[in-house]
Amino acid sequence: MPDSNSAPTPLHFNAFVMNTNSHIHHGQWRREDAHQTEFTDVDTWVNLAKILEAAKFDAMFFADVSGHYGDSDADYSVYLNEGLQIPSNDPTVLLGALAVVTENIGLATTSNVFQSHPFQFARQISTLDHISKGRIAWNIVTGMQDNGSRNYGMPRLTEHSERYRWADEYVDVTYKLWEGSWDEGAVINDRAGSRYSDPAKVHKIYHQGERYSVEGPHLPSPSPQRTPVLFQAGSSVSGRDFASRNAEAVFLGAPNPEVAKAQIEDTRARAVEAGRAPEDIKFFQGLSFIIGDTEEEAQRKLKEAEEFVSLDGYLAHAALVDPDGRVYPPETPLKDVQTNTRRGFTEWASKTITDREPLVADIAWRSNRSNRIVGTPEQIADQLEAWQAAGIDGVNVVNWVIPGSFQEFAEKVLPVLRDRGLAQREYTPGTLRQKLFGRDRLPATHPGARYRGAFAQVPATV
Ligand SMILES: Cc1cc2nc3c(=O)[nH]c(=O)nc-3n(C[C@H](O)[C@H](O)[C@H](O)COP(=O)(O)O)c2cc1C
Repeated sequence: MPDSNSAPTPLHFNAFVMNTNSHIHHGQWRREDAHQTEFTDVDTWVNLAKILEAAKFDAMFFADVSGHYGDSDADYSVYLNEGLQIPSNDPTVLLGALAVVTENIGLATTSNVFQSHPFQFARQISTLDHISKGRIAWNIVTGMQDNGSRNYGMPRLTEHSERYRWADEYVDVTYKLWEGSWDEGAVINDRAGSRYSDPAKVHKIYHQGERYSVEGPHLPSPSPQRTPVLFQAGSSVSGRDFASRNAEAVFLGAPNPEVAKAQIEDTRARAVEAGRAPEDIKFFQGLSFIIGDTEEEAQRKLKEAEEFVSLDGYLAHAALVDPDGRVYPPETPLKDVQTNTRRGFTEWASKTITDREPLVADIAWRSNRSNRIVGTPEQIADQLEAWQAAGIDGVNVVNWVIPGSFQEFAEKVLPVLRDRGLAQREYTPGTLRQKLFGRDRLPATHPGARYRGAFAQVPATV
């Protein structure tokens, strides 16, 4: 949190991506310079990782889903036509490849608490943290789609507060495995003494909870960070409460700096109540950029990008589809739409559009325009200063095309930000947590830290 008398604090920058064709800005994949169409080719990601690392981005942040959007029983062809998050490949697997072609950039994956057993997930993350030498982050999500839940044997998406209770137990199991199962110095690698690990320092965790029973010990030895850097993106009261206790970084999709400020202040106040320090959580706002050397050029590029907008894509992503799963025609009056997601849209439209009937198309354009900054690098830097003044610590840069959106941001905006002291010039050596917080491990005030030494009374010889 900068104060007016001190030198500016550099913002952090993550590249927000997904291992799919159409992630956020739907329709742009049809542009000639769009290489997200080649997302199944690992070279697309290797090439992007190298561009981002050369530009000193803090992390590559992969979103993910567990199923398709919309009603599970309805037609889902719109998602296939749009390439909208289906087909999509597993980001966690991809991080293994990216870890070996990079040295500094953080690698964040999204994993839903119902998509894998916490014992297996904790092992995968520890393995990746070893491979990457401590650069892994986990975006903890609880699921958004009925179809995703059905893919894992449930009839529908679990009820909201129950999803967060589930997440509470899930992270608890992983903290026990990452933080408590292996003491420091447990690996001795003593060739002469013929002892690889010290049995007195490796413990079973005997977790018994509502959903999981995990004996342990954790199979991997401690990785450089032990627990990966923890991201979370919920904005509801339960979401903020979960974040205030567990997250080290929160991903915001706030519509403007004022809303971001309120959300940041609320989450930080909750964190303090939970015994943590306000600066233990960093806030990243999602923003996309249209950059021109002049305002005219920026406006021209905006027009070009808008020509490729798929209204169907934005509407399908927002679940503005009829009961059969078909996207409403854009000129449909919003009042004629029947969907359980309509209420929020109607409220927004009645406040924003007062001179005519709000249409379904207005919602698609709202999604396209929200969190979008159009201008010269200097104008963009001015706006980022305003976001920083609202309390954000970093930006998740949302792309239009891969790798062009990131390349342009690196070439045009980052130099201006560096001149203003608002972007880092070099990486801090070490793990991702070291780079972001100046420490390799969770701080003592984090709930995961309470498991350090907690199982010491459980030696291997039981
Ligand atoms: C900016 C942003 C990015 C998100 N990315 C993902 C994602 O990649 N995968 C996912 O399953 N959920 C994602 N979510 C959904 C959240 O994890 C959460 O389920 C959703 O915001 C509803 O939670 P809430 O009711 O606490 O606000 C994202 C949410 C936001 C705001």
